[in-house]
Amino acid sequence: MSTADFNIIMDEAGIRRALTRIAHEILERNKGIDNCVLVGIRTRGIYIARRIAERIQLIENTSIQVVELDITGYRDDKKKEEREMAAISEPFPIQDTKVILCDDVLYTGRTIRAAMDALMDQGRPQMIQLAVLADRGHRELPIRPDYVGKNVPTSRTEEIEVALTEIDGIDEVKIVHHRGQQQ
Ligand SMILES: O=P(O)(O)OC[C@H]1O[C@H](OP(=O)(O)OP(=O)(O)O)[C@H](O)[C@@H]1O
Ligand SMILES: O=c1cc[nH]c(=O)[nH]1
Repeated sequence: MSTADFNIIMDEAGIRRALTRIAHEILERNKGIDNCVLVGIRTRGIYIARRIAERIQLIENTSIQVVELDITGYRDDKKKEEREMAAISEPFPIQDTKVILCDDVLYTGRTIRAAMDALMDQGRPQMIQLAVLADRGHRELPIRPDYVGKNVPTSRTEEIEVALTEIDGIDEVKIVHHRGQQQ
């Protein structure tokens, strides 16, 4: 039998501060947001991208396009011939655009790899950057984020659960410890 307990590692204020910092870092790194598009990965990456866009609007008084990307049918655990097209919510001129991928958790890196593959099937972005709310380590691919809300050292038996008000009714990040699991 296995049991689980958890610790809250980011609360509403912690998430707010981290996303505000990331918005500033994006503006600084890119010297503004010319030719930049935020691409939020479904599910919670979409809300991370929207929140970063709101902050950029407040800081810079400029709007940045937010695009939603659903790569559930495109993951590398599916056979190539079974892969579905990744769904992009709206077209954008990918050629010569700086794409800033946004997600809630970065773990093995396979979701991000699928997102990059999906985007590069559509064109050749000038650059792809990556923003995540929590990086829990355990990468299986050579992928590293450019903007990180919080680095969270974890064991494989732990899990990071991100809750966002828009869909979960609360803002918090939890580390869930699964006891009695083999790893
Ligand atoms: O680096 P990886 O090992 O790919 O893991 C990270 C992904 O896992 C979670 O998505 P999940 O597949 O649970 O879907 P969800 O966003 O709809 O919850 C999370 O939102 C990231 O997208
Ligand atoms: O711990 C994890 C791993 C992948 N995706 C999550 O949301 N949490």
